Amino acid sequence: MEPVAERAAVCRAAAPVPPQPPAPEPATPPDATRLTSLQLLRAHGSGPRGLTEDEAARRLARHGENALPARRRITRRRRLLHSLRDPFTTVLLCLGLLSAVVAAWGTATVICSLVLVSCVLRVTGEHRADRSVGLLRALLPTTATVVRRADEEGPPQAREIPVGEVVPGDVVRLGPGDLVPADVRLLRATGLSVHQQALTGESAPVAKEAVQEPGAPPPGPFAPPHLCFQGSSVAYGSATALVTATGAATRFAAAHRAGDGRRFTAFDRSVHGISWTLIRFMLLTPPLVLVAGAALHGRGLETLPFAVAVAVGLTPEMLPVVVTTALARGASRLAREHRVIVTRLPALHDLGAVDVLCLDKTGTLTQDRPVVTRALDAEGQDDPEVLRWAAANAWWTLHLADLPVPDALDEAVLEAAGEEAADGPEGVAALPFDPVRRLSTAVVRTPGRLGRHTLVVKGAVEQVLDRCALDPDERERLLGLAATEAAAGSRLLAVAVAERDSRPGEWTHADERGLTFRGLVTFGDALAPTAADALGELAGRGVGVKILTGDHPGTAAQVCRDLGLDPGQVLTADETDRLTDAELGAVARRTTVFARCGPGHKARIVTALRAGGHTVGFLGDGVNDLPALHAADVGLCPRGAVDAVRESADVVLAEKDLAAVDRAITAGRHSGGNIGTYLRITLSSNLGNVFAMLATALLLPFLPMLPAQVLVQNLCFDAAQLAFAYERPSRAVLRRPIRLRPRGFLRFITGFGLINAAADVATFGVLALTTHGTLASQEAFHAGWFTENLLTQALVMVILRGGRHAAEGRSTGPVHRAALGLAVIGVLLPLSPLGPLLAMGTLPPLYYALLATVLALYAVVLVLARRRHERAGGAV
Ligand SMILES: Nc1ncnc2c1ncn2[C@@H]1O[C@H](COP(=O)(O)OP(=O)(O)OP(=O)(O)O)[C@@H](O)[C@H]1O
Repeated sequence: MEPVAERAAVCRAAAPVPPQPPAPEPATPPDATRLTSLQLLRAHGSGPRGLTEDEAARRLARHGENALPARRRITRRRRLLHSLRDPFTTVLLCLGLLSAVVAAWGTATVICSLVLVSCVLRVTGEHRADRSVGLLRALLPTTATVVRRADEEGPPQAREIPVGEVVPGDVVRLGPGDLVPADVRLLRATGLSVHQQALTGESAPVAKEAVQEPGAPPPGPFAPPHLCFQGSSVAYGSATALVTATGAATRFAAAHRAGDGRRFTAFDRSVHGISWTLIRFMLLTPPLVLVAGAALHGRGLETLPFAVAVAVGLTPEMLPVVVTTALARGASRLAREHRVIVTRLPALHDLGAVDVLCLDKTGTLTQDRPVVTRALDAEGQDDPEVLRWAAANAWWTLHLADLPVPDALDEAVLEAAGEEAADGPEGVAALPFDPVRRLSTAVVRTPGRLGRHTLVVKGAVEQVLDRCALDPDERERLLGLAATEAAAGSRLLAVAVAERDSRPGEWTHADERGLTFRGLVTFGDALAPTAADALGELAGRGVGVKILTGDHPGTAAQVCRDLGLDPGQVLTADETDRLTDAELGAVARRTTVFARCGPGHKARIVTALRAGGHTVGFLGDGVNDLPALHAADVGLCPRGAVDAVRESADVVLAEKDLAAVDRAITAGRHSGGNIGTYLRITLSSNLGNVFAMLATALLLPFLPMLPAQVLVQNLCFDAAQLAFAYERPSRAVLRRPIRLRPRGFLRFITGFGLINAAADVATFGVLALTTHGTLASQEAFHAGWFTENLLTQALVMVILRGGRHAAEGRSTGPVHRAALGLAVIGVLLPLSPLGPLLAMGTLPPLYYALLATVLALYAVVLVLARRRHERAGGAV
């Protein structure tokens, strides 16, 4: 790759451009939409030869760093405001306010403290997690190619610099897959299309062109065809452009604030579903308690603090903290142990939920080091001339279209052609490779024929044949020849030529017709060494793999067979085009290989799979993978992917290695499993307590627990639950995708909540037996119930932690230790000096003996219910 890339750089740097004296920078930004290119260059104190390094340094000091949208930091204040907008926090604050209105100052203070502690823990946790994601992202520097000069007299040199150092007035070069580093005005462009999805929501690439003297701009801030904006990326083509605005001055920064563009992920979907059901419960609880208290015991508003405390008892206040901690720990372990970088924390949870993984073929299943194996003519006979035409196309599309580096197939062609590539006919125009058209075209001077030009077209067989003058039988024969070569697993390029009169105007796609088919170049690409094992591992973990490739169906199917993956019936993109979205969803579910996919097809297939209820991961590295990467629940790419892909990916792997994907999925299940277990255990015991408190509030002539006691108990629960963020889940959890399905989840918490409530009610019986209805006995009752609540909670944590397979893991983990702590507090707090302060009395020894029996029974029922739940296929 090196020599060709270098030659290309030299070729660009040596382009003769008249010197331009720099003008001072303007005080107000010049109008990039209306000024002519020359006026705009002058207004920015720049020229086509770019800025000098000194001037660029001065401008950097003046304008500051050019931070990319995804890398802009969220301030602590913003984060705090965001955490206050969390639905649980809002409900808690409302309950606190309600308590303050009825002058229940104790309850109000405890609620506010709870909110404060959870917000502070959350903000600190998120800030720390974000900082470490930021540090990890810094390992993935994004660069831009700028044209600068060492001094006024020096020649312009194209060089890569970190995107953050780009300044207004810089001249930048753009190629496929590049991020548009700032807001720019195009000075020159060849076949340029950009993805503007982050700016406009439009998923199809938008064509852009250089306009020297623009007229009235079309409506919409991102519509002018001669302007490109930070936040977009190059889909195809190339350009040279002038930077008009950087950092906070870009249109994207003006239109969006950092963090606003977050996707609604699988994780958000499940947590939102559960949260809103709980919130409904919480809002229902206080009026229920009040009405029941009034109807049965003639109580008035004095019951309100208790009612509020019961509602608070339902809240998983530590949810955001447990989520952030579990995810941050998982992400840092992945980075440390496997050099996998998670750039958006919730993506780790989504990774654990992935049940379909879509992959491209090249570089994932194969090594992406294609080597030319043959060049054959239309009869299937070896013909070196075909390779020479392919090399002329590769050489001139690379040089005339300002492409920074050749793609792997072009590189292999140039490698095989050797010196002949540079010594071939002189090029006059080029239309670079476009993954949608799957073609590239170069126009060269016809050797030995003055005034004649030859169009050299190479690309996918079907696309090239469509542009050849052929009768249908001959076309079928040639397709058959290509299919035979592809069936051996070879990648293919078809080559066709046409001679035309030379002419001054531009060459366009419309010229690619009436061609003469010259032959095929075939390539071998060795299988990736870890792919076969990793495919087996993924299948064993319940992840269905789908191959979405732009390649020939025969090539893709053979590669799958070589790796032991049954390709089944291969579906081509043309066939998917004839299906409705619903039909595609059904077909996609049972199809393994999709061939001849363009960027839009890949995205459509991913979307159809998601609409069918799957959580979809997509692994890709090319600019043609970008729309699919956006469409997936989790986008993965290797570190060597083009900048635009790397900037959008949620997970960046050290290598494009399926084994690394498998490890990342395991880490996702680890974190997701802990979050799920936390939610199931916390909510089932909280719900159980609420059921029991409601029932006893109706039965007893006094409150079963005082508000302060409920809140202290809640605090103890919350502290113990933090252990789930640090737990190592059982191996069973890692064997299948982790998904919190709201319906199954609610069934779990209601079922286990009722068992918990039954244990509570049994304890009331014990308490009624051992205490005798006096005020002292009320205090004993409170103490007894407090002890029982904490002990049942500890039991639930241990028994439901990892289900039947927990025994495979360690017997004493953080959850066991936290449960032990909870049990000790449950027994000792009422007996300590804090007991009387919280209005808890002493209990007779008989109570403890009977409580032990209730707890033993509770444990047996829990184990039986857990087994039943597991047999029914539920997660624990
Ligand atoms: N530089 C090129 N010039 C002309 N045609 C090309 C070039 N590169 C690829 N093609 C053609 O386009 C087809 C699709 O290639 P492309 O690289 O877009 O596939 P892809 O989706 O990236 O493949 P994969 O999924 O295997 O990574 C190839 O089969 C080939 O025929």
